[in-house]
Amino acid sequence: MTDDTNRAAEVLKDHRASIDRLDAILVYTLGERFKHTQAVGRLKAEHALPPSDPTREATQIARLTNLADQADLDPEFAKKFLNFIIQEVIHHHEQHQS
Ligand SMILES: O=C(O)C(=O)C[C@]1(C(=O)O)C=C[C@@H](O)C=C1
Repeated sequence: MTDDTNRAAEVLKDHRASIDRLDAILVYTLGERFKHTQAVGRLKAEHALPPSDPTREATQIARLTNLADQADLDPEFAKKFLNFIIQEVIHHHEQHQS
């Protein structure tokens, strides 16, 4: 291996260590988010509230799109990601109600 390749391997290792830490943050963050949405699901089931709230979702999407812009994250990706999570939450809410 050349010095250049060794340096590249070190840089790659450092990036991967950061990526692993950030992935852990994502998983813990999602875990916390789902704890709250599970509580919301129980509340909605107890009070016969609909599983989804499109008005709230529109507000969340607008906010996240704006944040994504500021964070140099593709807003379309942020939107898809939030929608993906919300669909899962709605599915959980529906299970609470059945
Ligand atoms: O805020 C709510 O009413 C929720 O049920 C939570 C949540 C979300 O995951 O953020 C999920 C479904 C709704 O359509 C809107 C938002």
